This record gives sequence, C-alpha cells and structure tokens, in this order.
Amino acid sequence: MAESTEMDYKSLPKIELHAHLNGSLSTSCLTELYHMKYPNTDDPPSHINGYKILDKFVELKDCFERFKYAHDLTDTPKRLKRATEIIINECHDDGVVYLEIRTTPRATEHMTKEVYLSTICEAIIECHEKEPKNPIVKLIPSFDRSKGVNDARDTLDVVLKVREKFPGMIVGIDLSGNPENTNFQDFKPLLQEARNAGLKLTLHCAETAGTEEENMEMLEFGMDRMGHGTFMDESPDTWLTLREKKIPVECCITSNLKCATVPDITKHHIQKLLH
Ligand SMILES: CNc1ncnc2c1ncn2[C@@H]1O[C@H](COP(=O)(O)O)[C@@H](O)[C@H]1O
Repeated sequence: MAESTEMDYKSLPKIELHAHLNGSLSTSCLTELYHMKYPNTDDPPSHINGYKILDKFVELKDCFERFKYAHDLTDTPKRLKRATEIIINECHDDGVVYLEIRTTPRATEHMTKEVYLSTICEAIIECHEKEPKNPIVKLIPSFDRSKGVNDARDTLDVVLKVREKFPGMIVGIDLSGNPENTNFQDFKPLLQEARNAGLKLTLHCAETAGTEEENMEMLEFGMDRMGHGTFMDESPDTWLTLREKKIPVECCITSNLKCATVPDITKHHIQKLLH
C-alpha cells in the first residue's frame, strides 16, 4: 500500500507575528474565562462562541464590537494571565516556535496599564519556565487609534517603564484600533519617540477604502511591518511604494486556528498579495 504523503501541517514549525491578545482567545479559552468570572452560572451565552463571523461580510466597525466580550473577561490580572498562558499553550500545540503577542494596555477597575503589561510579561516568563519547549514569546504593546493620542502618550510612558523591568521582552509598538475619525498625523510624534527609543513599528494601514493620502504618509514615515494593508492597491503610487520599500505585510488570518476570524475580505487580500 502506498505510504500517505499527507503533510502534518500542525507540527511544521511556524512563526506567529500578528496575534492581538484579546483577538486570539479560542472558544474554549473564552468559556473558561467566563466561568472564572461568572462562577455558578450556566454555559456562556451564545455570543461567547469565539469570534466566529457569522455574516458573509461584516463592516470594519463590527469587528471592533466583537472585542468587547473578550475585554470583559480579561479585566483582572488573574484572568489576563490565564488568557496569556492559554494563547501560548495553544500556539505551541499548533507548532508555533516564535510568537509575538500584541495588546493594548488597558487600565480597568482591577489594574493599571502597568499591571496589565507586567502581568503578561510575568505569564510569558512563567510559561517558558514551566515548559521550555513553548514558543519564544515577545510582546508588542498597541496604541489604539480610537482612544486618542493622550491615551497613547500614557501607554508609551508605561511601555518604556515596563521594558526596563523585563529586558528583551518588548520588541515594538503596534498602531491599531478603529481608524475611523482619527488622524495618523496625531500619532507621528509618539511613534517617532518609540522608534528613537529602539522599538520597531508595525502600523495597521489602509484598513478602509479611500485613505490613499494617509497610506502614503504612513509609508513615507516608515514602518518595519504593515498590519493588513487591505486597500493598499487602490492607488498605484502607494502600492508601488509598498513594494519598493519591501515592507512585510501581516495578514491577520487568525492567530489561532481555533478562532474563526477569517472574513472574506482577508481572503481577498491574500489573493491580491500573492499575485
Ligand atoms: C481589522 N482588524 C483590526 N484592525 C485594527 N485593530 C485591530 C484589529 N483587530 C484587533 N485590533 C485591535 O486589537 C484589540 C483587541 O486586542 P487587544 O485588546 O489589543 O489585546 C482591538 O480592540 C483593536 O484595538
């Protein structure tokens, strides 16, 4: 009988470079966190069924709504730590050998932004101590555009402080969040400051149609990697500049195959990049 030539894709070593922490929680992880937060309750309501995008096509703003229930469940150091551990373990099971987790430091009723970031760093270290075969994990704090520039200012101060406590852990800054009604210009000085401090930059860009001017401004400002770049090919100039500058584009298919965050638009985007 002929030997099976089927490839074991799971065990192939992989790198995962675009994992938003609160966007990478599998359904079983969300369920566990739900029971930690709401003990003695029935199973979570059906909306905790992962990030499954049930509609054929969702608008960008709908995606951001979906993070609210993850944010509700990762609002204490204990649950945030558990969420981090689960992501790392699930990535390990998926054959990931190098993982960059990105996340927006969030102050909640139960923790400051500094505690938020430190908790994740501690979880990363503990995971490695418990299981040295776990992936190498680095952290990329995010500026959420929708929260404005003052929030990002505050975040950068915290990031630089936490970086001192956990040397080698924080490798860059991500610009993400809903770009609607925000202006890239406002974030430039802070991003430059981060760059001067030795942090790499990954910027979500061209997330919606009709932002050619801003896309070019971002390309001219420069970045080490681009998040999504979904509508980048709308103008030949920006498309060419992207290619000339050889900026790697991160396609957010899903950080974890257990989450179903693959909207049609991402598939379309991948096809464009491949051609
Ligand atoms: C089209 N896709 C996207 N575009 C832009 N930003 C996105 C995103 N998907 C996720 N985020 C950003 O990541 C946060 C959730 O993870 P963290 O709380 O940071 O761990 C979202 O609230 C959003 O700010």
